[in-house]
Amino acid sequence: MFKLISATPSPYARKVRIVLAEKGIPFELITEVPWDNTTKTPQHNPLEKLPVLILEDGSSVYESHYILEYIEAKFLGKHPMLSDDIDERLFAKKVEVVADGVCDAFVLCFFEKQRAQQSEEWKARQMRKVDGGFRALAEWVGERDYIVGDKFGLADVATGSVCGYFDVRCPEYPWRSYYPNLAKYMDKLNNRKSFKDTVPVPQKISDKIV
Ligand SMILES: N[C@@H](CCC(=O)N[C@@H](CS(=O)(=O)O)C(=O)NCC(=O)O)C(=O)O
Repeated sequence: MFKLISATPSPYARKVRIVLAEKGIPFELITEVPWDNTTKTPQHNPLEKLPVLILEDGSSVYESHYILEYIEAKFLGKHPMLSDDIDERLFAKKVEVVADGVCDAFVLCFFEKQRAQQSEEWKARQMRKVDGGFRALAEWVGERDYIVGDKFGLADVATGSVCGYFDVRCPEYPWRSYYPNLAKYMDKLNNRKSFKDTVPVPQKISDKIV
């Protein structure tokens, strides 16, 4: 059986958890705090990051967008997350780039706020990326139920993960009031079992990180 190293707040790991659930692929969830020295990620990923998908032979797949590409390739036909149309497939991956990028920018800003001497310029730069990313996602969602091909897929997994992440990790960021269409879209996604079963939860980091 696959094992997935995950963390309770991780929007990247949540994408993988959602897709494995949607495809009905069983796996053992290993929940960690990747920032603490207790983490097992270095044993499976030279970049020491989660999510990590550990295969039955003990080898590992890491970087969430690559894990999803791996799963899609190996479990072809099992509730595909990508369209048969090449342009729709490529667009879905572009949406994932922006959704992941919003998370990346937020994480950089989050740790900057842990520093004694914080750079206002650096924080402003990262929040511009968050603002721009949410704007793009809201435009792509429009008034649709699903972003690509009117069918639940990768773009919805990625967009839903970043929106759910901000709901929990940055509830003060007003994306829902900025983009009521995105809020409506997210409320519908939240009714899916794969979303209900993977709602992010904050974690306590024990080690000194910055
Ligand atoms: N681009 C990576 C990002 C993964 C990532 O940053 N994971 C964090 C945890 S979380 O932000 O997803 O909760 C991590 O392992 N950080 C530890 C480290 O960077 O040393 C992906 O998509 O998988």
